[in-house]
Amino acid sequence: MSPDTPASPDTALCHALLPTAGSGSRAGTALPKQYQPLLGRPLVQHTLAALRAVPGLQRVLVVLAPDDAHWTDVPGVDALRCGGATRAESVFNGLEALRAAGVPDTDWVLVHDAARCLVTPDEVNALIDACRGDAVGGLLALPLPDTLKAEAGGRVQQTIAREHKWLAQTPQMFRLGELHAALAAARAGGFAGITDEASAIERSGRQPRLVEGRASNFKVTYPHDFTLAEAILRSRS
Ligand SMILES: Nc1ccn([C@@H]2O[C@H](COP(=O)(O)OP(=O)(O)OP(=O)(O)O)[C@@H](O)[C@H]2O)c(=O)n1
Ligand SMILES: C[C@](O)(CO)[C@H](O)COP(=O)(O)O
Repeated sequence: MSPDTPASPDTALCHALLPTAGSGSRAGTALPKQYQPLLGRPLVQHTLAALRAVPGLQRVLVVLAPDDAHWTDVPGVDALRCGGATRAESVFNGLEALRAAGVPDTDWVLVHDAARCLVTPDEVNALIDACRGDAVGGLLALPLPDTLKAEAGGRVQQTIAREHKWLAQTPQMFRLGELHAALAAARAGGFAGITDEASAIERSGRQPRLVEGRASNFKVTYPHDFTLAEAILRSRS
């Protein structure tokens, strides 16, 4: 391509995939954590409200556990009961469903965590803007703010330089075909070591782009996270 030739615009569509089949065992709640009420609405409804407010998203697909007894349909959201035993398997099954529905492999998929209910539409837009022109895709992430220790037997083994270390968040945005192929390759090994979409893409030899997000986009994981999440939601409403 000559330097004068304008790059062709990326007209591929963006789809959101929300794996929601986890047990939330670390949350210590009677209900699965994605249904725990925050300001009177199930946690996952806050996540969905943020995703549905992103104009650039063509569709939102939720992947539920096959035996989920708590889900209630949400207008504009497709839900499939194809969740798996791990997050990676739930994502893989969701990607299979998108492909079976005829979504082209060149379209983008933004995979988010149901448990990251504080994501904002502008953070998702920033990811889309940064990744649309990227050959690989990328993820929201946070530069490590604290000193990092490696542990052995409950004691510090060493201090690890925090420069160039980031905490991976979601959404993570990749081409449907490339993410599907990367997860398919990891499937034979039971998705071992695949804790996010980027780790699957990295195994296929590529380097996802890091897009700086905000600390407020944390994953509700432990009991005290609900209090913090509710306080942040209240401060926004
Ligand atoms: N088999 C699984 C496991 C996790 N997830 C989803 O992956 C996201 C991130 O996982 P996390 O919330 O940390 O995992 P959980 O399994 O829900 O929680 P825990 O590890 O505490 O049991 C969540 O939206 C969760 O619903 C999923 O779809 N399928
Ligand atoms: C995808 C993720 O949220 C990125 O930080 C994280 O890896 C999910 O991990 P979990 O083991 O399912 O909590």
